Amino acid sequence: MGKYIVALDQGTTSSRAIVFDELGQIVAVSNREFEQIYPQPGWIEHDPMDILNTQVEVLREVMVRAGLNASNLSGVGITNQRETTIIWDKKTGEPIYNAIVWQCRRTASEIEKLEKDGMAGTIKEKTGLILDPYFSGTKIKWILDHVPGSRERAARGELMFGTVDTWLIWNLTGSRAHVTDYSNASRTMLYNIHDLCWDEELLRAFDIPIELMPEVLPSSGLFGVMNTSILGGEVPIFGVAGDQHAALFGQTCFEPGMAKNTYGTGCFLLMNTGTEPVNSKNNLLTTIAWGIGGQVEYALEGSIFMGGATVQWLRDEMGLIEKSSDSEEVARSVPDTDGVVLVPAFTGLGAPHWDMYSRGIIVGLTRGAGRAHIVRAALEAIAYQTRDVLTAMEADSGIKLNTLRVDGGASANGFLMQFQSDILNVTVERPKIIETTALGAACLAGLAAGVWKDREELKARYAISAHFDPQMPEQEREGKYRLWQRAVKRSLGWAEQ
Ligand SMILES: Nc1ncnc2c1ncn2[C@@H]1O[C@H](COP(=O)(O)OP(=O)(O)O)[C@@H](O)[C@H]1O
Ligand SMILES: O=P(O)(O)OC[C@H](O)CO
Repeated sequence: MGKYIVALDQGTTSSRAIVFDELGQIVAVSNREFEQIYPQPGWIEHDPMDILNTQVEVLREVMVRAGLNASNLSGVGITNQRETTIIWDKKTGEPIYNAIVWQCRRTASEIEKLEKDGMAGTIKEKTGLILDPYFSGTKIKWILDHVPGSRERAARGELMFGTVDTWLIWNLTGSRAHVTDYSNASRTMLYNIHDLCWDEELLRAFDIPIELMPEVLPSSGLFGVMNTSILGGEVPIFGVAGDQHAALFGQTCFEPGMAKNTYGTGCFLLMNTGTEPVNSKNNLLTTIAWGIGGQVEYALEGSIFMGGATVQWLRDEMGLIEKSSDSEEVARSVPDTDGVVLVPAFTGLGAPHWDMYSRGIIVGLTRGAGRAHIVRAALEAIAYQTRDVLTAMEADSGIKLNTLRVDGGASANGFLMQFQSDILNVTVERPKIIETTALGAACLAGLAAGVWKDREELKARYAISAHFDPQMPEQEREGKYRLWQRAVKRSLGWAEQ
């Protein structure tokens, strides 16, 4: 057995594979974007075979780049976009429908029904989640309701449900392991985060046969062995966690009160709350951070649906920039947004608003408003949404953050990070490795494989490479934030008709 760990990071817009050495340093990276399918406004799907194929391609590619083979690896860690729902035939392995992506709003009416049936309290109590189409539960139900015969096939044990981790593991192990980890299970709306089991009452309420559900395992430990067909030799899968949980781990936020914000497709602010779940009074989620060595730890989460994806929208739909990174220079070319505010509620608003019917708006346009103002407003919106969430988190936890650890693709944007620090009045710290999602998965796998001894060893290696300290006068900060809050109000409920 070698000493290298490979992390598979299956994100919303791309599949990535990263090789880490025993010092936790990146040896090689491979990345591939894949198709986003929009069958109707507000609906988002992925082809599960695209997810699988791009992930296997980047895995093979990264091994070549690193000059390694299967025998050099101690193990594989998997981290993934969460909640995205896949159902497939156990015998043939064929998906019975496309993957319904976490951002997809198609189950809004199902959510309304559950609300009318008085399920919100029970769901919050048992799963820590808020009634919203975001989670897997109503997506599974939608597939079973719309693919003829599927509910009966599910009850006969002929079908399997999985979040993306489960789908990948099933395929990578040659159809041997139908498993997930605690963190991914806690995003389905069907898992009881206190009793640590699939909840029968919820499965009944959603009309989902338990036969569909995978076995839930600790996040660090053996999940299965990757087939020789993938890399020419068997490699154990030793770590699995949802991407935001993996990032919290990779940022070594091991103590209660430590928090990170990941700026990927969405933005996800998670705070470790230790072995006790904290019940949010401010519209945040209670979630399982990870389960390790017989112990589950919890986190509070604020989920923002549009983070870096807002920048992608500027690039792909609006054609205002050529590359995501151009947004920095364009934003800096003007001193402010000239009163323009962009609310990127393209798929509704997540925490703390939870309005599945809000939609994107640009307000405050005047004759002088131009491209640079809109680009700048898009970046600023990412920071304002983070403030909405951090305010709720501080109220829930009673902890005032002095520093916020950041990571993810858009955290490379210096303008955004400085504005974030200014608008929060908090120091922002960016670590040396911003691929903390992959690092977290590698750490979970490396602990189980014995490459690393314990969390202390991981903490000792963690290094910050950039600080952003607040510089904006209070009056300016609060004035800008009030404008944002007014704009959010105008975006609410738009698609309700
Ligand atoms: N320099 C940058 N400035 C702003 N946004 C960026 C920058 N670089 C990448 N992004 C955005 O970050 C996102 C990619 O981040 P990543 O962490 O890879 O996301 P995911 O894991 O969700 O696919 C994209 O939405 C992209 O538009
Ligand atoms: O693809 P990402 O990194 O934006 O993460 C997506 C989240 O896991 C969705 O809950």
